Amino acid sequence: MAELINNETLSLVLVAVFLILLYKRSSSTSNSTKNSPPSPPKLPIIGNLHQLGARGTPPHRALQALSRVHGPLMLLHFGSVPVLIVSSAEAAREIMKTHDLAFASRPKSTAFEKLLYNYKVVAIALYGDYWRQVKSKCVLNLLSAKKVQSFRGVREEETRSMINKIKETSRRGGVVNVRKMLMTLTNDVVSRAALGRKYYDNGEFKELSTEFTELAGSLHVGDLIPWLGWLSRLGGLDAKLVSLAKRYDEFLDTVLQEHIDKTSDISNRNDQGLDDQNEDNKDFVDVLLEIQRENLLNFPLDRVSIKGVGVVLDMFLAGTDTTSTLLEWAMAEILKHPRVMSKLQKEVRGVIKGEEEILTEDDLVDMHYLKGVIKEALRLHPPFTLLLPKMSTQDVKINGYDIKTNTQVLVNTWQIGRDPESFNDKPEEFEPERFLEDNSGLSYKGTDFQFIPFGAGRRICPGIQFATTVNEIALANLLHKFDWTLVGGVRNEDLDMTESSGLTIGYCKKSS
Ligand code: HEM
Repeated sequence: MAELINNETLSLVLVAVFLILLYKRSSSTSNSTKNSPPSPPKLPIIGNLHQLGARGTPPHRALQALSRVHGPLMLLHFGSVPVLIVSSAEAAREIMKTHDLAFASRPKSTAFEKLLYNYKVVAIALYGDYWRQVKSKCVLNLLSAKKVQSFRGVREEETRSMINKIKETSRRGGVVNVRKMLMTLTNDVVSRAALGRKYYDNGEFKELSTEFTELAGSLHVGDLIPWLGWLSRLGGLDAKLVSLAKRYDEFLDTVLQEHIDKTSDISNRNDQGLDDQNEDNKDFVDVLLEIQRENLLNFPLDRVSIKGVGVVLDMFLAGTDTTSTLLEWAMAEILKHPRVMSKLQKEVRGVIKGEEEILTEDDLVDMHYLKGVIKEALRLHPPFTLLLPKMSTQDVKINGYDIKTNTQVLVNTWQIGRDPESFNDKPEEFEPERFLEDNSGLSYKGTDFQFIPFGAGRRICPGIQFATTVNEIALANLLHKFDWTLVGGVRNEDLDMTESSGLTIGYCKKSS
């Protein structure tokens, strides 16, 4: 018995000594740079991960609480990875303007590496020649004002189709699930622009996208604590990533092959003088195949890059969830604020249309309140609350603090958009008027650091115009055609606006 106690005691002592040593080691690492930004105390091995959303608090809210204690530039550790948290407009300007080049890269992630063609996708590509060239092609050829304009017919058709489906549900006395309806709209618009036709209704595609979103967001322990990487292999995450990447790639190969066949068919017909493919009918994959044929980059644009840039990126990462999430938030705020609903309806219903007609993009040009509603929704509910993570590629000094190479950076744009210093007229309130009055000069261009829902600097979102056009036409028509109410006896003022709550919103048909 005495021997047993001795052994147990000895084990406990050894574990305690091990933890103390780890703690000392990790504390000393954090102090190894004299002028590091302030840091909350961290735990051995996991660093500050435990402070990132205990009891269901989303990370941007947990980080806001920490920044109130430690300031607008604070250094956390996710496992062993140093992460700089940026929580004010001034600090964001330092990162994305003054030192933009030093922070223009992205951190590596095992899930993205395996699922997104080894960083070939623009949004996660490491800073360098590949990213520079492909992004500039995206900006000039896929998402330019002219190209976005060429998809006007697609936007109007898909909006009409959404409105007709709602009318149909209305006739049957049903309830509309706003989230599903907006997801379908944005998927169909982006799918037609990127791939030339709708794929979302195809069961396989839907299944792949759901699995993709789940796995892309999964935590690969080895990214944060390298010596525990084997846990993801043991838990089967690595195998799931590889299998999904393979199935996804097969699907995209079929899409690509369809385009290659279509192109050779068209060039055969051209040779016979039969027809030509109209510039405006070209989807993203067509344009990328053209760039490949004409060798317009300093390196060969291979099949993998076309699949990555033209398809995966625009479809899932950047274009669909962001746009539908924003529209869903806008609808929720409109429902919560009947004053805003009737003011917006007054504006959009100023344009008289027949029962079967929808508002077109020409009708929206002077709808300033509509634009204010969308900006206000983006201020309070930016779909990427922490932007996309950045990575420093050199040592930098910011506000007297030393930031080391390979530090990740998260910019809390959600918190910055609610700063009373910038939006002193009740920053937590949904007041679209602020964008017509005091804050009327704020644009999406990333030059006003108090309002950066699309990011700023070299990594700014190139899809701003694409997203804005979809947001405007969808919202204008939803409010033009229908009066909306909540189902289940929920009162407007009681609508729960905490993130990640589901929204099933009922409506009643416009009484005209
Ligand atoms: C409301 C809708 C959208 C929002 C709020 C949004 C927001 C953002 C944000 C915050 C970033 C990261 C910026 C940074 O790191 O500083 C980003 C990147 C990006 N977005 Fe968007 N986005 C939207 C829609 C779209 C659409 C429709 C497309 C294309 C069809 C698109 C394409 C991209 C691309 C390619 C990047 C990566 C840029 C890079 O890493 O260089 N986005 N977006």
